[in-house]
Amino acid sequence: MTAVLQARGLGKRYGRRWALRDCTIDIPAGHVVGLVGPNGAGKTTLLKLAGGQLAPTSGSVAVLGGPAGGPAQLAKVGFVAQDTPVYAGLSVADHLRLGARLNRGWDAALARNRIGQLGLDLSHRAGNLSGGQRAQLALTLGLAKRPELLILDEPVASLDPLARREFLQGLMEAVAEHELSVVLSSHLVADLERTCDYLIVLVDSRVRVAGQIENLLATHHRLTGPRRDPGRLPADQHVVSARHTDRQSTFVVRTEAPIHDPAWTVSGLSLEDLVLAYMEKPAAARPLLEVQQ
Ligand SMILES: Nc1ncnc2c1ncn2[C@@H]1O[C@H](COP(=O)(O)OP(=O)(O)OP(=O)(O)O)[C@@H](O)[C@H]1O
Repeated sequence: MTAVLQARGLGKRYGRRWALRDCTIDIPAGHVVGLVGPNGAGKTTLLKLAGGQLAPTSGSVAVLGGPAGGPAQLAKVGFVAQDTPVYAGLSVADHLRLGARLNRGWDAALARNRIGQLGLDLSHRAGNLSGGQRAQLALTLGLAKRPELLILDEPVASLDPLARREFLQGLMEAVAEHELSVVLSSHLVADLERTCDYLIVLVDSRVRVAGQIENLLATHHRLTGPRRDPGRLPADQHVVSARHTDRQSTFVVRTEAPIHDPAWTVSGLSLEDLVLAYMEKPAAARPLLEVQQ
């Protein structure tokens, strides 16, 4: 199956600073991918590289089987930028007309129906809409393009919890209805938990982990027990994070194998635990693991 997003040694540098480096990922079609990481981690940079709005400094990025930013790719990729920008002086109807003019595959019925379901007045100026309504308008424009891949950069960051939920529900309905892959970035793991089935964690401009959430949760465990040096863990237990008190150690490890050591209390992780473990400073005794699935 063609990867919706394939990066090979992808990097982007601004001046001397790398915003993204050594990014190698393969995301199969049909997923809703959550891209998570702290401020400045490189999320927007990765999304803009995928959307063809930035050129790589190193490596390559392909979307839907062709180089990102090529004419065929631009026609098949929808991009909803950070803060879901719309034109404040234009009406909702103007936005739909603009969308129709700019996109060959424009689905006018989808756009009209969605605006109707949202209860938006076509004559309203976008500048007078609430944050949630503006986000919904931007999502409608993205969906009516009928993209194969929809990229959303922190689409719900500025919305209240109800508007956030409605936005993500609308997105999930669209995913269920149309054959659509989605990559969205967010700081809020709870939003990703409800929406995504694939996760990428970016920290300090590097991909720390990427994979299907179900597999990631099945292969990551928290071990708690008497204090132990991480170097004394079996080689197949890759240490993601380690914390110690005088007497006790707590590790988050990734392993495919069962854990039999009776010294450990073994528990599973929530998605938030997993993300936070990868955001901590890497455990010193082992090289950092990058999971690609
Ligand atoms: N046009 C630019 N010129 C110089 N530096 C930039 C530019 N765009 C981004 N950067 C830097 O690159 C790094 C990654 O930025 P990016 O916006 O990709 O991070 P992010 O994870 O999306 O952050 P946030 O969550 O705050 O939106 C940051 O250090 C940022 O300051």
